[in-house]
Amino acid sequence: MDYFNYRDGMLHAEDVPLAAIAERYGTPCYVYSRATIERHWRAFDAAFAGKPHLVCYAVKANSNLAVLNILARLGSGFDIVSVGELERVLAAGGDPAKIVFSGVGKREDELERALEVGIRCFNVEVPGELDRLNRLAGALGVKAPISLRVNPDVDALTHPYISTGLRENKFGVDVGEALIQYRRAADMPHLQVLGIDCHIGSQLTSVTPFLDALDRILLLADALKEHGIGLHHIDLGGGLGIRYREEQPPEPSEYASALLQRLQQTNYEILIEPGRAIIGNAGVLVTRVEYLKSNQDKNFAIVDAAMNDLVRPALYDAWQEIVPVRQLSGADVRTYDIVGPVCETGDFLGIGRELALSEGVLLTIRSAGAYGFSMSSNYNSRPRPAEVMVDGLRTHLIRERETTAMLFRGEHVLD
Ligand SMILES: Cc1ncc(COP(=O)(O)O)c(C=O)c1O
Ligand SMILES: N[C@@H](CCCC[NH3+])C(=O)O
Repeated sequence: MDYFNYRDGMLHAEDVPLAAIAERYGTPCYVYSRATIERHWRAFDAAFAGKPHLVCYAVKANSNLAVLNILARLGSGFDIVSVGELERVLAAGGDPAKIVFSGVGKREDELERALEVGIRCFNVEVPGELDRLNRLAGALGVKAPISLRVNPDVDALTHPYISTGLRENKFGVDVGEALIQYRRAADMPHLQVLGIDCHIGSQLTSVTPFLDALDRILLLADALKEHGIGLHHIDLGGGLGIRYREEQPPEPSEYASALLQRLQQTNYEILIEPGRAIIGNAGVLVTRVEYLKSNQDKNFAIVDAAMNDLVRPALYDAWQEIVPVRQLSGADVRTYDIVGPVCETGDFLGIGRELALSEGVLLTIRSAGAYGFSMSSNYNSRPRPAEVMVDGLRTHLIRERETTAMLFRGEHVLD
């Protein structure tokens, strides 16, 4: 459930009409709802109540400081994948002791910084990362807390580009090799084995793959126990999907109760790393129709947002709902391709949408809070859009629209 609804024919974010936001901040523009973010985070937190747990928001989904700060104030943990995300979480007031660090290729400087600030756990994905961490922790005179991210070889039944838990994927340590690596880790003087981790993919719409992965992990945890390696936590990663169109993903409560049933006889603390399920439907992208044009086969609506602002349709052929900011009754409905100004045929936001449009009207692309701004780029030297947070009746500019001058900051021509 989100807080983007029509009132008197006008789409609102909480209590603010999107047309007013477009007027004030220009388009394209990302708009988020604080109440929706809080509601979604709390749904996960409540779903695991009764068991020690930590909801570690996956920062890659949306790393705006205001978003991170809202979550930090709720007591959230964070799943990061780079030193850039680490610095963002710290700048937003996140607690380093609630940060887990995933990622398949962590550099030395990234590991060092995370050791320096004292994060909760490194989710180690490569055997060589154990040796690197042990050496760096020894040099700093600390112990590095670790989990191994295990690749359980489970099919997440999602888009192949965002499926991560199959043997053929680059992520994690093969489940068959994990025991050997855990024994190596347990023998290293500057590592502390804390837990086990897995993340099998994103936009999962069924609990079955999560349960299959958990079963494999629990078997491994038992085998580790037999070898004298006790674990404190199990990190089940993120990946719970959202409704973009007709998907019917489980609610956090259903997802949690299915997992908790399997965990009844255990005392592990449970960590989860949801990204999309918290922020995906808490954000929209508002764009304006610049031109309409038609030929014998097609009607095009050329809007001021493009694939550089929201790449998911181009990259995954993802479908996101596109609706008018002002509902018009009795207008001329046609089938449009909603396209951006970028010089790529793949620069579309929606294909074959039934809409009543005229030049200058505002459209909203829904479910754009996750992997929207965070995957945006300056392709075609386009300044990235503003981001706005709505909180009840108030709006806050949480990131300014880039200016063209910002586009070449830091560049130098030859003498
Ligand atoms: C390690 C890790 N954790 C968590 C997530 C968050 O995934 P989602 O946004 O699907 O919840 C991802 C991305 O899929 C990830 O790679
Ligand atoms: N960027 C992807 C999800 C990738 C998840 C990151 N591990 C999307 O928009 O659906």
